[in-house]
Amino acid sequence: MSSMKHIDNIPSTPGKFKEKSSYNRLRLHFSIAKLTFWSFVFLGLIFVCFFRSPSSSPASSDLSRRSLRTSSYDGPAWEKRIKASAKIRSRNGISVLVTGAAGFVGTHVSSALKRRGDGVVGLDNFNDYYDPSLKRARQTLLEGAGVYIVEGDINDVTLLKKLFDVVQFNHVMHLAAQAGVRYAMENPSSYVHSNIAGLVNLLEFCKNANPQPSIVWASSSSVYGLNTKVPFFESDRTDQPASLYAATKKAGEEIAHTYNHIYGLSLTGLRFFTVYGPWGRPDMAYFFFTRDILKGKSISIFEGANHGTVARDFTYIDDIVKGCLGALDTAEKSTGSGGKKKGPAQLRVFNLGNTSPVPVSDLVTILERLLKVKAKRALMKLPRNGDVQFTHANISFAQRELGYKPTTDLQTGLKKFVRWYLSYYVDGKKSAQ
Ligand SMILES: O=C(O)[C@H]1O[C@H](OP(=O)(O)OP(=O)(O)OC[C@H]2O[C@@H](n3ccc(=O)[nH]c3=O)[C@H](O)[C@@H]2O)[C@H](O)[C@@H](O)[C@H]1O
Repeated sequence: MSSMKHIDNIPSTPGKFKEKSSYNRLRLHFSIAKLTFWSFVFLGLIFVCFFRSPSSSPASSDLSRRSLRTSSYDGPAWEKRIKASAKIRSRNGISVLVTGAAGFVGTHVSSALKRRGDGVVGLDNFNDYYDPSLKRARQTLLEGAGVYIVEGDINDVTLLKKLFDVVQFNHVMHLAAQAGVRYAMENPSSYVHSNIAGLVNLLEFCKNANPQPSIVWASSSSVYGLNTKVPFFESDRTDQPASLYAATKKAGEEIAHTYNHIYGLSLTGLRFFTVYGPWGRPDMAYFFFTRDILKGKSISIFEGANHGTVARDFTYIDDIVKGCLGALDTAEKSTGSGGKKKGPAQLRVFNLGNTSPVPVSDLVTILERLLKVKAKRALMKLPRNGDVQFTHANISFAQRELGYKPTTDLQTGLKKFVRWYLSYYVDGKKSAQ
């Protein structure tokens, strides 16, 4: 009650202070002193938040937790490792910067490029969206193959500059992204940070490079969103995304158009369809179904309205890798330099799917057979958090232009995945989180 009175006594406009008594003047001085004090406190807080630790706002504190913001660049030893990793060993080899190299697709693409004699340098921020120890294990695998992964973020322009100062990459395979359709509701800013800001930062850097590299990057089947007409053709509408993840990938395609149009960057987007396989992502259904079936935990299998089938055009990692390499090999040079366009440049987008959708319940049946364990199935209505009911790629364009021809069916691919899973987690005694 008394504090209410106090609030009521404060004049509503500053002008009214002038007509008040000396007591009020004293109060005014006191208020100004207080105001000055709190302003300093406030400014101090702003300084701490924005200048010393840019990630301490609630939205981005999660980002800083999830990514290692210290870059590993430093000195001649660092440069030597990069140069060794970037060394081209075949006659027509290319030099490629692979972003997201410690990720699932990034690891496989990097090792395939290295195997055929290309120069490869990886870049990854090793965030903890999923178990970072799996990313470290992939890093060890790549190190054994002669691929060095620089630890840093695609938003770090100083790091990009240092990398391009050491190696004149003629290609960038941009796979660093915030993946996962359902997680987008939990941590939307991470999608903006990686898939929008990160992409723009990378393209800004590439457009200014001299020579500009050609860029191949990961889009997603999710851009087809709520489309019901199947199979999906590249020319189908992509303006009804069902998740923020899909929306950021769709935005990426539009951003790619802009950088191609204004700066002459050669850009190829690849719409991956639910990629699976050894060294895969633990946040994906086939992966955590395997873990939970082995643990005897029940798994939720989504179904559409009226018990409608939910299906995916699951695509095996080796097929995806061939598509990625085909895209790099057919990528034309960018036409600009130093931020100036000199002529039209290549702009492409391809579906990389398997052309053979499989119901999620069939995926579980295959896993049961391979694991020799019966799953505890719980049927659940498809949640409204980004999942779409059906995906199915038409791949004739990729077939014609990239020579892309998937050869692994789900049964064969899952067999390879399960063999890897058992050796990594069970024989290797790693804990599956
Ligand atoms: O193609 C893509 O561009 C995307 O592929 C992947 O997304 P999705 O196709 O949704 O894969 P994933 O989550 O493994 O669910 C597989 C199926 O299991 C169903 N599903 C899922 C979870 C569950 O508990 N139960 C279930 O039935 C679910 O409804 C779905 O039908 C990548 O994660 C994404 O990053 C992006 O790359």
